[in-house]
Amino acid sequence: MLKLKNVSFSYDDENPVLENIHLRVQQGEHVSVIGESGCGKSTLLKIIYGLFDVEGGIYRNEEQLLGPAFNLVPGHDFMKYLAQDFDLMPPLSVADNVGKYLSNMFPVKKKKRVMELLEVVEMTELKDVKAKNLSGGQQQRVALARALAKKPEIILLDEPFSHIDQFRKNNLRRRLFAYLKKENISCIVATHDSTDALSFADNTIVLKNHKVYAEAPPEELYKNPPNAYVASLFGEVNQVLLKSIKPGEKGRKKIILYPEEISLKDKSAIKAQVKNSYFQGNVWLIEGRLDGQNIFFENDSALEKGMSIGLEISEELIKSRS
Ligand SMILES: Nc1ncnc2c1ncn2[C@@H]1O[C@H](COP(=O)(O)OP(=O)(O)OP(=O)(O)O)[C@@H](O)[C@H]1O
Repeated sequence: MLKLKNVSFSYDDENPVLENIHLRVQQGEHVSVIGESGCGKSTLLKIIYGLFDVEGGIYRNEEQLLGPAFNLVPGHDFMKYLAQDFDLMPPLSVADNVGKYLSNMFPVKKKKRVMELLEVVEMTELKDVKAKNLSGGQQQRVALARALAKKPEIILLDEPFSHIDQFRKNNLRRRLFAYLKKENISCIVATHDSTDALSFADNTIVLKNHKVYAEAPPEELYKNPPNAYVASLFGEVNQVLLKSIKPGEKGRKKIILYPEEISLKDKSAIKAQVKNSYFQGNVWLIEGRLDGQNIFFENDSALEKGMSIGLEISEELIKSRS
């Protein structure tokens, strides 16, 4: 198990980047770290890896992990950290890059391991291509395979699919995260992509203002977002005045609603006006005006600008979010 106890860090001793962070990661657990740009996601991975000295303690089970002040070579053998730059050897082939840190004592075993990993990242066909001739996305996949080569206990991934196209990304993350689960490798993933968190993580950490702002399994966080900041990390979000959707309600209380939780209903007391329709593939995102505020909801088709519409929101949802 990896534990962070009351960890704080600042790059310049003045402006805190992370404050009083507590975190527990069980062996084999997948944790997503999400939050707005600059909230400290990458820094959190770097301090876990041991690149900086911190206040507080980072532990592998009961053993405290020490930072660069105590380690000649920063980092820990049982952990791999995949940064946003890939640090491949340009003149070496894909296969040689992946096998770079594997022992040459058992060449057959080494080759088998390299091929297994190239399959996980779907790079088998490019195994003999030199790293310098790869695209950014291909380099990222090779770097992923190399990080896994000497099976780590825990892998820290910083935006691991940032250079990979949507088509390949979906397949790759299914394969990679299934592989990590099968091998019982813990992973902590810093990501901007809500799918990484929603579809694969066991636990989600939300960072804001230097602190852990929320922590829960992704489904729980999505269904019961504690506030609009957390909800907005999963996509478009409405903050609707309660009195606008609940007749008789007074005051300025707002509730959080995702666009997919609001639908059209002919005879509804909730009246809005259509402003715009945006095609999203499987649905249209409709922007409307309700009681002087913008509201987003989903519909099967585009709606005419200026049209008057009725909206439906389930009573149960209103109650649970109020
Ligand atoms: N080497 C550094 N020296 C000084 N300040 C830094 C350094 N690296 C990051 N910071 C600052 O620390 C804060 C957190 O940065 P970090 O890169 O960890 O955020 P992030 O959440 O990963 O951002 P993004 O999502 O944009 O990658 C930012 O204010 C950033 O400017």
